Amino acid sequence: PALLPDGADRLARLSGARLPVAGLALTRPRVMGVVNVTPDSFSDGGRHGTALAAIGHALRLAAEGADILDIGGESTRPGADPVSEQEELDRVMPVLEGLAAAGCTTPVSIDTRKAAVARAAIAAGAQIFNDVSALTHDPESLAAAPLAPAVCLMHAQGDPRTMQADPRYDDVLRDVHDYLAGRVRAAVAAGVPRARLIVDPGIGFGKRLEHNVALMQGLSMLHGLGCPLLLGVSRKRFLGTLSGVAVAAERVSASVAGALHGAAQGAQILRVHDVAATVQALRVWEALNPPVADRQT
Ligand SMILES: Nc1nc2ncc(COP(=O)(O)OP(=O)(O)O)nc2c(=O)[nH]1
Repeated sequence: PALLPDGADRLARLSGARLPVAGLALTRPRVMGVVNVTPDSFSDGGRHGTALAAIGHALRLAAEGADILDIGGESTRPGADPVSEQEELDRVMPVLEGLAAAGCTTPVSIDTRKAAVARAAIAAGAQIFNDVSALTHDPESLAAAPLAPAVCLMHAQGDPRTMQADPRYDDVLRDVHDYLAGRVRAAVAAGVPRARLIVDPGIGFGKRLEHNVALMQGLSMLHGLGCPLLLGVSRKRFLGTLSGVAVAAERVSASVAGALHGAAQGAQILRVHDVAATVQALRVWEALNPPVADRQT
């Protein structure tokens, strides 16, 4: 794949690229807080299963410094069973409406594979259509995508129910890059301005340990796609394997380590469960790694 000159991530940051999401400048890593309104999410399923609990959790994450709140009503963990459209709407819409009623101004992302859920969420103010299937799961998603201020296209190999059975790649970094390049083309052809697109390697979505490690090590290559990069490693299984921490919710330090690695590779958005810990770590990281334009020469 055509790579930008070395230091592409710095160019991305130098450009002062902005998300159309409330004009969030991308000269520093932005934190996307995870709000799962599900009974079965892999690390916090049921913790915030009711609208009231999820709204409270979202407000807490915003207070801890989340730049974006990612609201999800369907677990996409390996082996997860699909959720009906109505059930997903019943889970997420009260949370979106409750946040608006609470006067929450933190931009909201809707984590869904369904066009109808995305449309309803966007109508209720969601600013990112975060689709782990990169607009492939629902035939209506390409038509809905132009309605979103921003769209995140994530790579996954297979469906959540079966994706971990036997993931295979010729060259995982190149394969993911080329897949995302194709999905960017498809989204642009469907009428989504390229400036509204975000890309994501989909850590843990149809990947073995070695695939996740290779993607993390080569992450900055994905800047060659010319879109902001979103990275979601928080609490995931590969971090548990590398750190030896079996319980997902206890992988906070491992998740922060993964987030800082992502920041060092120029990832512009970090999707995390543990916002306070990540924000604290990023404050130090940013102080030690000011954007190139600010560096004293
Ligand atoms: N863009 C993006 N979206 C995502 N949505 C869900 C999960 C899985 O994490 P979580 O939501 O905590 O688990 P579950 O899918 O079980 O709810 N990971 C990503 C990711 O890596 N990138």
